[in-house]
Amino acid sequence: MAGPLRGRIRAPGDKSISHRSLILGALAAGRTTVSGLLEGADILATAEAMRAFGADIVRAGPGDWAVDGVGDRGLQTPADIVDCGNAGTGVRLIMGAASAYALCATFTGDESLRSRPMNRVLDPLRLMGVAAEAQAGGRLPCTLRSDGALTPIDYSPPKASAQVKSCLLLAGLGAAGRTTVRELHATRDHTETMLEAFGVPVERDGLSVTVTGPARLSATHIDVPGDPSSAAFAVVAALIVPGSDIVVDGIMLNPRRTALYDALIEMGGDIRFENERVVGGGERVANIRARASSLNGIAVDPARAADMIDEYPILAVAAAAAQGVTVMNGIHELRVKESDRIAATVALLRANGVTVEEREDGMSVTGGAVTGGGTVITHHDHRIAMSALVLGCIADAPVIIDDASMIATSYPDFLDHMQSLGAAIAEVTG
Ligand SMILES: O=C(O)C1=C[C@@H](OP(=O)(O)O)[C@@H](O)[C@H](O)C1
Ligand SMILES: C=C(OP(=O)(O)O)C(=O)O
Repeated sequence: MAGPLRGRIRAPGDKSISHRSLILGALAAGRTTVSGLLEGADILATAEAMRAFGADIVRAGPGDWAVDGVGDRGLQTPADIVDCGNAGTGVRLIMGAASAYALCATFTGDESLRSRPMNRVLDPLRLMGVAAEAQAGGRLPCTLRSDGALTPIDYSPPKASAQVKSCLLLAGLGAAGRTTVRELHATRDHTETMLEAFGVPVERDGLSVTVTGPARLSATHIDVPGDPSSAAFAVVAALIVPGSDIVVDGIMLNPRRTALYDALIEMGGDIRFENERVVGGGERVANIRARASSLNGIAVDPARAADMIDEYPILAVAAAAAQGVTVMNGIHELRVKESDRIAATVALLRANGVTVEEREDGMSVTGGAVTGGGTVITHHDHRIAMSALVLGCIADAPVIIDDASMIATSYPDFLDHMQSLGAAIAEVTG
């Protein structure tokens, strides 16, 4: 087992807000400036994509970006296939935004993204009048053709998904009239909040959200807060490695994003939110202090799943270090993320001596000794890679991952940050 984690880091900018900054900035009239942008591969792919649609996007310095949006000119047909890399958020939101204009575009992505379901956005976009041709099962590559005069819809997605909601709201900007999305459970509301910051009125009424098109966006400035999903890795590592005491600065506390922290506190985690404040853009942030704790297993409330949807792999690692059983249910959506995250998490734990039961829509982890010594297959999934490395911090023998390259999609500084805190994570060569 590694020694304690100590010190202070600043987690990268929020991935959801970074995608939206570039996409909304590209649509707006005028120059949008962004500070604290996540410079992960997912976001760089979104920047490239929005350039292909006609926006002028430049990096002025680390995290500082300027986006000259298309405004009344509108998005244009790209000269080539648009490659969104590994990013479900990127491709689904951009498909929505592009549909609001008269254009034709073909989208693709890496092997992981090409295996993910797109019908969840293509079906409602077709209802709005978009012609969409995809591969079998609604997979990428996919070509969209729009005449830019969409029909507004009132739509209830069968699954809770901020990506589907956001796609349709962005398409709705180009549909004359009211486009309403009615959610099953509340999901992250960054698109709504940011559309308002770009001057577009958004009606929010419980679980329904409406935009009225046609709508114009005006450029603004965005301060991207720290990503609670990325901070989770160092926080969990600090909770489970004896003697640890760390601070992660500037983390967004949006309640649609912080359910992992509630769950960890319920497990007995010593987590404190220090220096709470509101940053530009209206998001509340805090510095998160996490100290080594003895954790207990819990039954995680499935009603909160959407508020911690990306955090289950790292929660499962915390559960492996807890006393007793942690039950996670109602998370079937994990099967269609960058990898099948239920199967990948179960495999990563089992390969390292942890007892875990797999179910179609969840898993139960029994805490105890972590032998380690296993090689984890990451399946092009950054969160599986980072979770496995955090598990390694409490394992008797090293945990090895087959591929660390995907970590750069959401957290390029992960290794540096973890090493600066004293975690025994290292690249092996040969
Ligand atoms: O809207 C977003 O920025 C995101 C929504 C979530 O996906 P779903 O909408 O598919 O649940 C989440 O998993 C993803 O990492 C980011
Ligand atoms: C699911 C994720 O992202 P995306 O859907 O954008 O690929 C994630 O970052 O965990």
